[in-house]
Amino acid sequence: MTDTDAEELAGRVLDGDLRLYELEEHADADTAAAARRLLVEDHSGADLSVSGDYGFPAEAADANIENMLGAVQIPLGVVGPVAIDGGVISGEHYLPMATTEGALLASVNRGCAALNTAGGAGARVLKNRMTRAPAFRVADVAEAEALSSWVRDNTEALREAAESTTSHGELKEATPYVVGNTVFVRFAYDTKDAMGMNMATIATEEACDVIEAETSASLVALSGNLCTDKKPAAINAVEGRGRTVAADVTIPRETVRETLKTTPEAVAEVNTRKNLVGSAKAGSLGFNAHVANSVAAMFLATGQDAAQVVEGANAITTAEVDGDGDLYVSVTIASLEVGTVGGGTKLPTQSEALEVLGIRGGGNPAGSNADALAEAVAVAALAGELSLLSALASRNLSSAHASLGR
Ligand SMILES: CC(C)(COP(=O)([O-])OP(=O)([O-])OC[C@H]1O[C@@H](n2cnc3c(N)ncnc32)[C@H](O)[C@@H]1OP(=O)([O-])[O-])[C@@H](O)C(=O)NCCC(=O)NCCSC(=O)C[C@@](C)(O)CC(=O)[O-]
Ligand SMILES: NC(=O)C1=CN([C@@H]2O[C@H](COP(=O)(O)OP(=O)(O)OC[C@H]3O[C@@H](n4cnc5c(N)ncnc54)[C@H](OP(=O)(O)O)[C@@H]3O)[C@@H](O)[C@H]2O)C=CC1
Repeated sequence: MTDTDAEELAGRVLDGDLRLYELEEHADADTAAAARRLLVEDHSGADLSVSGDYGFPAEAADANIENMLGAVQIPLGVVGPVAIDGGVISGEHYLPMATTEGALLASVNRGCAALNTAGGAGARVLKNRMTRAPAFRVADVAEAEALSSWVRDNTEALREAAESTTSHGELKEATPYVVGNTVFVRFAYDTKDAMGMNMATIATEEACDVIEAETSASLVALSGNLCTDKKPAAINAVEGRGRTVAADVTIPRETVRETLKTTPEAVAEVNTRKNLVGSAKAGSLGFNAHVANSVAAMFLATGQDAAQVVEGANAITTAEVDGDGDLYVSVTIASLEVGTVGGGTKLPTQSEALEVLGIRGGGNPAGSNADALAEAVAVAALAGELSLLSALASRNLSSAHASLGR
């Protein structure tokens, strides 16, 4: 790349000869990004030199962004190593997390220290279903009922059509929902190691063609919002979406006192009054303290779709004092949408973070790497819940953030 090339490209955009998004057709991806920086710097007066100082070939992000001009760099750290006894992932692992929130990694790291003194955290994936729910128009409720029956009776034909588009995806269910003269069909797939939104969308379109050919229904929208992607929704909290995953631990009373500076009783009370009663009063879907923090930090580190942190916050934290006076804590995330192939996972820094967990790319068997990632995220969330609930119980949330976060 030379500056002249970038300047020449920028000039052609200013002359109206090229559109901003056409530059890669006339130069390599790094030169195109440099030209955009020149244009935006010239237009805004901003200095984009740091945004332009990125450490991977722009071409590597070709499938991830349009109009690229550089890269945002988010600090990346690790917590742990933490011992995990998962259905898929086991042993001691560093957990990569990217964030700008000071005190977050300190908190999750403290939680990991507590988990380790208890022998580690248990974790299991309970369900695996990525969904896409198109909306169909029918004449009236009689036709709506007929379409619902047709879908139930012809799941095999829908499966055949959907699975013709993918060598990995498997259609598991197609569930009709009726609202007047609109019928939604919620298609649910096992997408193996892919988060699966592209895969499920492409497969569902093929199945929709069969429905339109065989019934009187008309497709109105391939996504009818009953999926539900990237919006808070009770259906995800109840039925799950992506991976439904849980992690738990029993922390010895002594560890609660020494590492978490509180008591099992105080943590259990904070959890009940804050995470359960407070969330109920607020009408929240998230009955937890800050599961979204661990989900977001691990999503950014490992190349997940950041908008799906919305669904990752659908979590319930429980805490109780057991018969020995020790503290049992669990976190169940209903709809954690994760993958180790596709999307942002193949970007260079993100795939390095997956490598830290030993789960870069497709697993053997297919789906096992995404399951392992889900379990690792659930353990990070459990550690974060333990530490924050303890900080609230011992009244040092604001002092921690005053010393570490500003
Ligand atoms: C900050 C601590 C951990 C101090 O806690 P502490 O107990 O005073 O720390 P300590 O110095 O005694 O160390 C205990 C352990 O914590 C870890 N640790 C300790 N310091 C560090 C550090 N600098 N970097 C990495 N790890 C650290 C480390 O594991 C250490 O063990 P060691 O290795 O020394 O044997 C604690 O006060 C804490 O966790 N506070 C809670 C902070 C928190 O959870 N913030 C999350 C964000 S809050 C938010 O975004 C959401 C919110 C709050 O609005 C949601 C809601 O409504 O609830
Ligand atoms: N289209 C949409 O509506 C939406 C798209 N997105 C975006 O979709 C992307 C994620 O979609 P996703 O489908 O996960 O990824 P990709 O579109 O990148 O597709 C992943 C593909 O990888 C192949 N593959 C190879 N090995 C495996 C394996 N072990 N397990 C599973 N698949 C494997 C599959 O091919 P094959 O199918 O041929 O077997 C699969 O379709 C993200 O970029 C996200 O931002 C997000 C929300 C909505």
